[in-house]
Amino acid sequence: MMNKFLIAPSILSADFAKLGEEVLCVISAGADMLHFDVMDNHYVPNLSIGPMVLKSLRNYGVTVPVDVHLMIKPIDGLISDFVDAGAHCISFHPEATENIDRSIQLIRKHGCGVGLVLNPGTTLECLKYVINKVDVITLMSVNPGFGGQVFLPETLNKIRQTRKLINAIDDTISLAVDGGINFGNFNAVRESGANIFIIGSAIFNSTNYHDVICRFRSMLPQY
Ligand SMILES: O=C(CO)[C@H](O)[C@H](O)COP(=O)(O)O
Repeated sequence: MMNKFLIAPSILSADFAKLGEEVLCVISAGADMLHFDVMDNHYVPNLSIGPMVLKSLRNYGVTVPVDVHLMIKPIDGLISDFVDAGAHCISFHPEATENIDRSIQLIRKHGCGVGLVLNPGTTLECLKYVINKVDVITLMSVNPGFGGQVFLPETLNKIRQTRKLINAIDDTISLAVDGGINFGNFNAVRESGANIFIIGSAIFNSTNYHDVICRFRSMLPQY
């Protein structure tokens, strides 16, 4: 059976001046997990946050699962730091490592969930020999680096293809979609086969996180 539907706010769009407060607020508003965007101004043209910030959030009382989205290159040297800081899952881009399988093993060795993130221009071919070794596949529906971009509609077809691939191999693998999700495209993303919705600006740019999350949730079949 397909995995549960989960709403994962991307904290990139939160107010970093009061991040702990923002995160607790979005959790009490109904978020299932957090999406923690890590950028290095090398793999992507933006700079964000690292393991110390995740550790501070854990110390502040954040207990929900955190998917650390590494938009950095290389990745292997920071994996243990993110695990120690409290990552639940570490997701990386195949282009950001010399050896995808070794990076997967390294994350696993630390007892952490593993995710692969595919850019809009990355083909599904890279999943071929590793799909059964990951917990989550995230499809970027914008080019990584910034929140608030417009959803690329060609992603819908890629979601459908990835869902087919997952169902043929192991339907316990989650399929996440990241970038530009809003009330206008949420149903299409869900109907195409996603079960994790990574949403930044549509939540954090609103004045009432609870109302926004409830409205997204009301569009899911079991609610
Ligand atoms: O990884 C990201 C950008 O690289 C963000 O998670 C993503 O863009 C979500 O933000 P928004 O919903 O505002 O598009």
